Amino acid sequence: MKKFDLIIIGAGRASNLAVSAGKAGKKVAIIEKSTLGGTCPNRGCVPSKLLIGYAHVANAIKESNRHFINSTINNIDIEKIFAETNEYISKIDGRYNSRFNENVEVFKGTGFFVSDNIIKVNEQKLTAPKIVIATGTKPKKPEHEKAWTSDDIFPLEGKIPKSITIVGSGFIACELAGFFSAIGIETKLLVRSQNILGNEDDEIASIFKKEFSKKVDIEFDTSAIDVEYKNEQFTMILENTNGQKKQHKSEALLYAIGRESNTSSLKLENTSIEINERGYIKRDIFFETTAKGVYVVGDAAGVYMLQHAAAYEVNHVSKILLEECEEPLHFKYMPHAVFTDPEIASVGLTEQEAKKLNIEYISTTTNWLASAKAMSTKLKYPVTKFIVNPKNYEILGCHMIGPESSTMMHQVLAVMHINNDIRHLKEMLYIHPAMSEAILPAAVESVRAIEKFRE
Ligand SMILES: Cc1cc2nc3c(=O)[nH]c(=O)nc-3n(C[C@H](O)[C@H](O)[C@H](O)COP(=O)(O)OP(=O)(O)OC[C@H]3O[C@@H](n4cnc5c(N)ncnc54)[C@H](O)[C@@H]3O)c2cc1C
Ligand SMILES: NC(=O)c1ccc[n+]([C@@H]2O[C@H](COP(=O)([O-])OP(=O)(O)OC[C@H]3O[C@@H](n4cnc5c(N)ncnc54)[C@H](O)[C@@H]3O)[C@@H](O)[C@H]2O)c1
Repeated sequence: MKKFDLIIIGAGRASNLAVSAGKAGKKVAIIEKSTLGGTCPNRGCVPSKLLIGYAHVANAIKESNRHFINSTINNIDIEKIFAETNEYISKIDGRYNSRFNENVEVFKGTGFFVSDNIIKVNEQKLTAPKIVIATGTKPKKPEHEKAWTSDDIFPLEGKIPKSITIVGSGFIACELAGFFSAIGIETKLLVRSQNILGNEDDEIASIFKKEFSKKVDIEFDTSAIDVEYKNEQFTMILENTNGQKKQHKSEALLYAIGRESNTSSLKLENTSIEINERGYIKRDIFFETTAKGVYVVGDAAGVYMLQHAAAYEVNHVSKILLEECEEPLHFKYMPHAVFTDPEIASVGLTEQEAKKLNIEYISTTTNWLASAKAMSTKLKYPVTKFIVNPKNYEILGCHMIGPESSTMMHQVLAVMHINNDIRHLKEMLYIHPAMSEAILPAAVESVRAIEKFRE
């Protein structure tokens, strides 16, 4: 049996822990069944956002008429787009491997538990007083064996389809449908209800639905009830909630219907590690599972499913394991963005959540048109919505829709992180007329509403 100070199962965000533990002189085993780096750089955030760049340029050309510029796209070299993305992905494993020092041993294979502190990989047994599970999630299985998930397009091998049908209404479905449609691949998005990005604030989701529907062919209230794959083509029967049926064909069919726990390969039945009703590993506030010395971080814990959340957790578990930190990590506000066109960024409570919690709040929605830079985009829909506590000026939620919302949101996040009081956003100095100046009238309106409430 090989002995280590630390065993890590899953080399996604937890690779960072292997790097820092190795640097701290710990003997580390890191086990990975696929490519090092995990979902984010290989088949998640990074390649999907590289694609968004192409969509952005294509959309700008298509919409140039808004600025009285008449232009057409002559050609989009789709082969090159995917070749470049695939090339980026092909270098990830080596890049991550080169970050580990001589104290880190990489085991390529599926790791599983023999007992609480013994792991088996490739017929070898390993043990350590500390074990970190960071095995992420996997896409929910498509309803047809020939259909893709996002994993099948990163890298995209073989023929690039001329048409694609995407099933789902969450982050992945919307980001990918936006990309495929923008670069000229005939795209249809199937949404089984009237809700798209249904976890966003209702007001923001409704603006999104209206604007996104102008760019992507979306069938709401519709499901593919019968799917056949023949002659390199899918033939589907689409049925809507009124019972109306029609035939639809496309070369590719991609399901983006959520992700699920990846724990089945871990053989947790050999341990005292417990899972919750959703199949994710249970943990305490220090990320320790029900087995002493075994920790779980990132998507494997099933809480946020975001790379920045996983990275934040890995950074903290590294403090717990390497620096004897005794503080738990409190996420009061976990932001996210949806990198579609229109782009959405969000942090904290949505208005529907605030209502459900029955808490006292004030909500204001302000457009961006006071900023000349925002005005120059000639887009009318961008807004910032603040949900605040009228008693103490705390920002409970902020939601934006508009270009670079994800960047704009960081200004709000900084205030929430340091001293959460919306008055800071009203009183701070803004560069005129930067896009982020659009936050000033939104903050002024929110503070005014609070003061009126307190009169
Ligand atoms: C298409 C897509 C786009 C995304 N875009 C964004 C985005 O824009 N922003 C954002 O914040 N998040 C995004 N995400 C989510 C983000 O990728 C994940 O939240 C993040 O990668 C989680 O990191 P992790 O380390 O917890 O898990 P992962 O990165 O999934 O790493 C887990 C690793 O464990 C390995 N593994 C699993 N079981 C075993 C085993 N038994 N033995 C050995 N190895 C094992 C897996 O092969 C994998 O490499 C996206 C995800 C997808 C799919
Ligand atoms: N920008 C980002 O931060 C980003 C981008 C992509 C993915 N992610 C992460 O990856 C996770 C997974 O993304 P996702 O989009 O697959 O999941 P999701 O959970 O966000 O959305 C899945 C959607 O599919 C719908 N759905 C489920 N079953 C269906 C069915 N049988 N037919 C039709 N629709 C069905 C659901 O109603 C839901 O709206 C997200 O939770 C997110 O955290 C983040």
